[in-house]
Amino acid sequence: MSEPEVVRRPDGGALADAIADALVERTNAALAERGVAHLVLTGGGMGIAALRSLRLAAERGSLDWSRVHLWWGDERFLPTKDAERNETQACEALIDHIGIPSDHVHPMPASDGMDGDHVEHAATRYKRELTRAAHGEASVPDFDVCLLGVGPDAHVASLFPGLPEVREDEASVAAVRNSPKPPPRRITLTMPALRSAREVWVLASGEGKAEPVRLGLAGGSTDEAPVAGARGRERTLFWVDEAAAARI
Ligand SMILES: O=C(O)[C@H](O)[C@@H](O)[C@H](O)[C@H](O)COP(=O)(O)O
Repeated sequence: MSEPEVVRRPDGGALADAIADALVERTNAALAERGVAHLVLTGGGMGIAALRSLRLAAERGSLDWSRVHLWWGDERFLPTKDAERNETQACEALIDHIGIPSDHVHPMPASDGMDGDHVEHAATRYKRELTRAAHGEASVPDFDVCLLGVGPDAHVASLFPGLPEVREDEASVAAVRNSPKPPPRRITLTMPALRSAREVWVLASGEGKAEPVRLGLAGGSTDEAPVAGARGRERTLFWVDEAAAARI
């Protein structure tokens, strides 16, 4: 696993723009090398701000969306098009405005989908979708970049300190029933799935993220600070504004 590198920008707006430009560059490189790119999106303030910036950055960088696949690191288990779903916010910020094939957008199931209100069944469905897109014995596709927001409690995706899903070390997807961050029910990639990505980018803006950023860089107990386990196979970047960098 790669040791984390820090990329600093003055404020949230500059940070979102820098993340977007780097994501276009990384995605174009993946397309040149392998003809396809798999990106994992995240929710939260900086996660969605980066997608808003990505819309224009992709135009500037002539990104060919027709060979890109979009996945999610986690999702709030709510009805389709609910304003609080990460997918809804990603569509408003980016996906509804780009020419990406609809079968290249892989949202996690909604609570009114084919599995109804069964979050475990929905998690299993996503696990199967990931495996179908994987190569060989892998259980998930070859993710190029996994974006992760980080919570004030140092959670990433919907892996929260002390909850059992953080310790899941085999399955690629888990159902969460008691998230401390509303809503309580979520679907999340597990640590092994997140860490299978070539690159993991942690996005942190604001003084409330200074301590989780310090914990993430220190690399301590993943159970106590899941962000400490946010590492990519080839590269790990912590994208921070000056407020979130205050304890580095
Ligand atoms: O569904 C979610 O809530 C997100 O995926 C979550 O992991 C988020 O990225 C962090 O909680 C940071 O969110 P903020 O940037 O809004 O603090």
